[in-house]
Amino acid sequence: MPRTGQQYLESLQDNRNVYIDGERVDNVTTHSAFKGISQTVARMYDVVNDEPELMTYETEDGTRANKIYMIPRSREDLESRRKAITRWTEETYGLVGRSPDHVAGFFAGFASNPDVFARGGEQYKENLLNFYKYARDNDKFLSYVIIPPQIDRSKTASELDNEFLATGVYEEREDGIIIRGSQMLGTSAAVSDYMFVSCITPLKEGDEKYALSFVVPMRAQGLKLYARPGYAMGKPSTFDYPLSTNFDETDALVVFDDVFIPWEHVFVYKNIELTKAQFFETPAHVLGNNQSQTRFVTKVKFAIGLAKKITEMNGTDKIPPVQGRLGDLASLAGTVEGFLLSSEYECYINEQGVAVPNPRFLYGIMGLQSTLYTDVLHIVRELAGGGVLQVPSTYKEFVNPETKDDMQKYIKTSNEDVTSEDKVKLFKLAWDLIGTEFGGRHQQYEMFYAGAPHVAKGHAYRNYGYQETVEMVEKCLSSYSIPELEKQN
Ligand SMILES: Cc1cc2nc3c(=O)[nH]c(=O)nc-3n(C[C@H](O)[C@H](O)[C@H](O)COP(=O)(O)OP(=O)(O)OC[C@H]3O[C@@H](n4cnc5c(N)ncnc54)[C@H](O)[C@@H]3O)c2cc1C
Repeated sequence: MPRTGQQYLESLQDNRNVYIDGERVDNVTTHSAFKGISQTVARMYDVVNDEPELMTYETEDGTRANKIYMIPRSREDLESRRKAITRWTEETYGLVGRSPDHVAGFFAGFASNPDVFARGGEQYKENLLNFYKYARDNDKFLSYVIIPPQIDRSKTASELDNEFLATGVYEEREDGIIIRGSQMLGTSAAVSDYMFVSCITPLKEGDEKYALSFVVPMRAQGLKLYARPGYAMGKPSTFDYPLSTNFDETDALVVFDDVFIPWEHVFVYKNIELTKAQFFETPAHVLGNNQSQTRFVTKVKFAIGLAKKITEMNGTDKIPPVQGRLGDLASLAGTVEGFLLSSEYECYINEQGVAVPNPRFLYGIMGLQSTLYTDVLHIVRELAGGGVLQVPSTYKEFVNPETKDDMQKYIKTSNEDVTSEDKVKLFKLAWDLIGTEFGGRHQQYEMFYAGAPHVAKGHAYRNYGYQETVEMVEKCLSSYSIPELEKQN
């Protein structure tokens, strides 16, 4: 059953080990770095309860669950899943990348082809299916860490100068395994229920002890998160930093200080081939990233809405070159949405009867994303001019009797209906998307969330399907030859 926001918030108070600013966090739901994001996620869960028709589905077992766990069987299922995910992004404006729907998509993909896991032993298939059903039926929030720490990218885990810098099996016991090491970055991990741990980067012979996939509850003993600076911390108000205070999902270095994982939570064990196969011989990678693209559509639309309102407020929207730049934004947004809808429309049904978004279009847009989002931000910056800085340091200048009249008099637009407060509010919102630490991190996120840009382009390369294009060129080439030869023929 889908759970309520309140149930979610209660589940986070489990004594997990999260460190920030040199201290252990007592309770993530009240700490200033994590309170905003936990409230946002709680709201998302409430939406599921408030709008069950849109947000839930009947599972294969006859239960009702959050649609994020759906295994799509038709184009209509994909559409219905997209609409539910889009509804969730309306709560976040596409600014929470690792909301619960992201990793849930991976698990729906895993569960749709559990035989891949059975190749390592029948028990791993059972473990995977049992956990999928548990997470689905209890509406669990899964985050993931699937990238080893950034130490020396020319080496794999076993070649690093310490055996347990990357996450590996330290000890095997009858009831489970002991995990030691670290993973690069867990987004949203601090406010999730379980973390999925694996390795999506290539491994080679000798790396077997790192070739794993398992889940771990965030409260597990020995599991530690070291969060980067919290962008919500120390902010004077939501008026001043509307996005940082609500949507900072936080990222954290993850350390496994001899964490016990029972066998039933292990899905791939010391198997290099299956560590890769779980992502790419099931639709997991495609379904997870289809969620990402659905979210990205909303985010780009939000950026465009900001640009449009800014130009209206500044009276520049009637100027043809400005309209041209808004047109550039429209083209970029249309490209992202068009790719998403094409991947859905051109989906195919795989051997397991799963509707898989067409990888040509899914990875096509992901290959462009690192530059496309940068282009979007650049145009918003260009259209905003210095207005994003012609704002008071905080809302307090609007309150202080000594300063408030100057605010009203000098920060304005030619539209009588727009107050100085309205103008500052809009420009502070824009700055939070394009200029603050929160905004900078989002640019980094879109460039790296699915791997470095060269990795995303590699997916686009492998999934385009060049045959039809090459055949077209060959047909053209064979339709003419050297004139002398043509005469002889
Ligand atoms: C905001 C954010 C959130 C993230 N959240 C998560 C998360 O929730 N879970 C998770 O598992 N991971 C997460 N990541 C990590 C992400 O998956 C990695 O950043 C990504 O896989 C790239 O690894 P890297 O950052 O070590 O970059 P590197 O692999 O070190 O690459 C950095 C740059 O080096 C160059 N380079 C490196 N190797 C090559 C090569 N072979 N060929 C050409 N150029 C190369 C490229 O210029 C590349 O852009 C997150 C990252 C960011 C930025």
